[in-house]
Amino acid sequence: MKKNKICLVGGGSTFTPGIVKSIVERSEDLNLEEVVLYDIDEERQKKVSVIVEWILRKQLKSNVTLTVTTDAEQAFTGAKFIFAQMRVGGYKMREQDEKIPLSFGCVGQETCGAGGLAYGLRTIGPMIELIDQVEKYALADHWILNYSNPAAIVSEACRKIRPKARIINVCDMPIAIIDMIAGSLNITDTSEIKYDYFGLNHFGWFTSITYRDRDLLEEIKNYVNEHKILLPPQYIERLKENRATGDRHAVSSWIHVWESVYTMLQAFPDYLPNTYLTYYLLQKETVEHQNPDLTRANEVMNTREKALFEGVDKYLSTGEVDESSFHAGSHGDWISDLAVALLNDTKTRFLVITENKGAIPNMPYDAMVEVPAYVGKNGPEVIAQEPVPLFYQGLMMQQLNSEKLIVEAYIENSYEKALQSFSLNKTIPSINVARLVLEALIKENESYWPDLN
Ligand SMILES: NC(=O)c1ccc[n+]([C@@H]2O[C@H](COP(=O)([O-])OP(=O)(O)OC[C@H]3O[C@@H](n4cnc5c(N)ncnc54)[C@H](O)[C@@H]3O)[C@@H](O)[C@H]2O)c1
Ligand SMILES: O=P(O)(O)OC[C@H]1O[C@H](O[C@H]2[C@H](O)[C@@H](O)[C@@H](O)O[C@@H]2CO)[C@H](O)[C@@H](O)[C@@H]1O
Ligand SMILES: [Mn+2]
Repeated sequence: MKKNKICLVGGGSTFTPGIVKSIVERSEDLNLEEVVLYDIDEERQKKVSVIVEWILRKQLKSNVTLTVTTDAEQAFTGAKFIFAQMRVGGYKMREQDEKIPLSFGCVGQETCGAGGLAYGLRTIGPMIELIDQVEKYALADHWILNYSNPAAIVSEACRKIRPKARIINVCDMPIAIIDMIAGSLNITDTSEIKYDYFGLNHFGWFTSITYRDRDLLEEIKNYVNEHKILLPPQYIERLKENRATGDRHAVSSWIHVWESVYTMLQAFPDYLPNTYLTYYLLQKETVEHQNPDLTRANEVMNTREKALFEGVDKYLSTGEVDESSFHAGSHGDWISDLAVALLNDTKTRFLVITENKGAIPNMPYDAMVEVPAYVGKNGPEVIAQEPVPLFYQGLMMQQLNSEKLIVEAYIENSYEKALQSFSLNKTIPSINVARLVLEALIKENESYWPDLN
């Protein structure tokens, strides 16, 4: 059987070492021959590849070929899987996505609210270009597995502009939440945790969570009620002592969302909300909590990005690698397991972002929803759901239409649709504020956005 080539787009990403590790650990199941790193930033990718090379040769003792390139034809020719994780505009533009809305009193976030809409307008073009290049060079039965954010807007744009693209959009937040639940309830074997979920990307709810015969949804609600936060006990202890937790999720911006789960559950205890709902249901409190001079982009640059590049420098000067300098774990495992399921037709259950097609009966047929599906060689087969209660459906419709309008604004070069998208977004309090934020973002995104007339 012909062996497979897997290409990572955004090879210079801070997540590349962790994802490559997960891929190579599954070499046999993936029948793997070659890993390719592809990026538009040659220098950044070259540095990251130093750690990747170490993972392959020294850590995993693998002889899988590693190719590092900025040439699309070389990257995609003959590829079976393309894992996409591009950040269009880099952390520099993420910082603007967060700080500009915040300067007008609105939530400043990478994928939610005005910042997410701005990031969406930057990312649609490069993602469509990627699909076209992959179709030209990769195997006919390739799959693009996309992590690139904002996944909700990216997936809607791909559905509308390239409906036949062989792309599956995914998000690791639900499994990150499951990891936190497992840590809180002392469960080590997360593979036996089963869950149901409905929503849009970064906008959904767990409706059941079980482990063998245990009802984890009830257990975690009780735990959150008691501790007023959804974080494992050892993190809580360290936070009380004002010590670093050792986890990248337990810094200021993320602690706020783990605490917000308590407030959201107090109000609406039926389902466990995705942490990202904080930005829509506790928008005022989020703005009050956010530091306009130090947003998440700054935290990431000062921690994850800095640690990775310092790790590279240290390795080059001493030959030693500190594994904590790069992020590995569920993030890479999740997307690699998805590739295994597609290749081996396992029909394993995953949460995916996919066209609704009636799966949630009271959401539009063409909504891109995040729901469980069985994944085999033909892609996801979505599992039908019960109708969503009115409160949740109302929230989802508002968010969905805001996201659909920004995609239409991109396609039609429409200022009015962009303004409608911003005005409809739950994080923006009035059409006047929407206009001010939009104007400021247009200025900052001049070299990335289409002209809006
Ligand atoms: N869906 C999810 O749940 C999930 C989880 C984690 C990260 N992400 C996303 O993954 C991406 C990477 O995150 P990061 O923090 O590692 O960012 P990063 O800035 O470290 O890496 C992104 C890389 O993409 C490259 N890039 C930008 N435009 C490109 C293009 N057109 N073609 C090829 N490469 C391009 C950059 O040069 C950079 O090396 C982001 O979009 C982030 O939002 C998504
Ligand atoms: O602020 P960041 O860049 O650290 O994280 C933003 C991303 O957060 C989610 O993904 C996390 C995930 O929850 C965690 O367990 C780990 O795997 O890292 C991921 C990346 O930070 C979210 O799902 C992504 O869409 C965000 O980009
Ligand atoms: Mn996500």
